[in-house]
Amino acid sequence: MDEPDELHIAMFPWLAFGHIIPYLELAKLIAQRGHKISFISTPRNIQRLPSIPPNLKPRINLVSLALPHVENLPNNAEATADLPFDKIPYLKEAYDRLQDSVFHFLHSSSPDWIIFDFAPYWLPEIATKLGISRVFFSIVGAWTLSFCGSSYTAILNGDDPRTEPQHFTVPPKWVTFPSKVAFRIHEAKRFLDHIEVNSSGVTDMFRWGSVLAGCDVIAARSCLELEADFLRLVEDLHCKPVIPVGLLPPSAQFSEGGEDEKWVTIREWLDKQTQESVVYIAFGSELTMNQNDITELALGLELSGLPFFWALMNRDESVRLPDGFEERVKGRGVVWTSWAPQLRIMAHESVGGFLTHCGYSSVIEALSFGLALIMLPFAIDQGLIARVFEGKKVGIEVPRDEQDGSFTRNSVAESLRLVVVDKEGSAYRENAKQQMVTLFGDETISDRCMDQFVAFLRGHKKLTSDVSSSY
Ligand SMILES: O=c1ccn([C@@H]2O[C@H](COP(=O)(O)OP(=O)(O)O[C@H]3O[C@H](CO)[C@@H](O)[C@H](O)[C@H]3O)[C@@H](O)[C@H]2O)c(=O)[nH]1
Repeated sequence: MDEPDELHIAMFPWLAFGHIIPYLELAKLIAQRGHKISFISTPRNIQRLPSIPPNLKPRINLVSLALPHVENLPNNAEATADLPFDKIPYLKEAYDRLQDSVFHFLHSSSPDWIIFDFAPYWLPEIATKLGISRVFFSIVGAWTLSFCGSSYTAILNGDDPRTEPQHFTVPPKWVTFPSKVAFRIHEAKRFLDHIEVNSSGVTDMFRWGSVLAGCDVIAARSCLELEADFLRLVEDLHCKPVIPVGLLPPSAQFSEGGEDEKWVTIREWLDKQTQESVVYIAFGSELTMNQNDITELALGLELSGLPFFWALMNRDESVRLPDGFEERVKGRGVVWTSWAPQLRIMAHESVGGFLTHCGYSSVIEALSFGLALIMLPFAIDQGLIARVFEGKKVGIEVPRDEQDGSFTRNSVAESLRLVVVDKEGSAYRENAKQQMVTLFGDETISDRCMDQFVAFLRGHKKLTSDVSSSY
């Protein structure tokens, strides 16, 4: 049967830039292959999107749906970065109220496919009603996916992880699959917040479970070179095709505008530092650290003696840097308290290591520049990501107490020095550069993944019962 050349694909990411940015990268790669995208988000997020290359603009239609008002959600808050962590459930409530607008848009525009995120548990049903084929695009790796759906099933079956958090392994204990990827006890305890019903009325686990069950195909931000075994496992666990679409590193050139004042200030400071000497520290767009963590981290940076650039978007006003810290590190370290141009900083030749919370985007970005990692995971999937990349020997985790997750200034300083300057740590630096070549060295992996994904979308359009294994 002949397929028309051009597909129309709607995309609907969760309202977090850690999601919106990889979704937009995926949109660009699909558009580059001649297909039309309707990229759905809210007005303020659409305004804040990284720029789209002029040749792709005609193929990417930005669909702006006004975010319904929800009590307790601050005005103008349209993304997780606009909110403290504890207010995010209100954003989910508002997002769920987009249901009618999304239905009307899909009904009137009749795309061939809808690509959705973990949050809209109600969307698979709408798409089915409208006869639109469904992709769940996971911005996290397959190791996290193999945990999410199955732990949700376990909870439904009455397995209470609160009593046995050490059983939160990946994959769960009843699946025979050799793996060292597991939550630490303190992480499992923290993860349990996601199985509590929040003010949005459902749990995050329910959201993940619903979209995994309600899609025709799972697209994962991943590639066989990174985790072929976990990709196959997810396919087995969910009994549906799993297609790796590549790692989708954003391009620094298009993501962060021109020579703005902010970047010039940062660049001038970086230009004065020695090659590969600076530690870049950033903890993504959502994390709010407590006083103890900030204190130990700051004093650890001070003790390390290394030059550093710390992007500290700590939105809790009551949390302070230690007395006299900024004075003592003046000249050697910068504390930057607003959104930092992360890609440009990472790309600078004076940066020699990255202290990260292990958000998946940040880790992918760092490896695309060959930066070794000092890993300090806090929540959600971050511990799993740290275990996977420690396994690949591109850096180390800062040691934490297994039960309460605390860490010390000394462990921060020692980890930093080992990964960034010590002779014994040179293998981490070399391995990180090697991973850069393996995963990002040429276009082959990304092109292969995208060609296979787009071929799948073309071949299975409106044939939702006919999907079978992708590899
Ligand atoms: O000052 C900043 C801070 C962040 N970023 C960018 O923001 C993104 C942050 O994404 P990520 O590293 O994934 O962190 P989070 O925002 O914390 O992401 C959430 O989503 C991730 C999936 O991408 C999960 O792995 C994390 O656990 C979850 O917290 C990256 O592209 C960064 O380049 C900046 O450009 N400037």
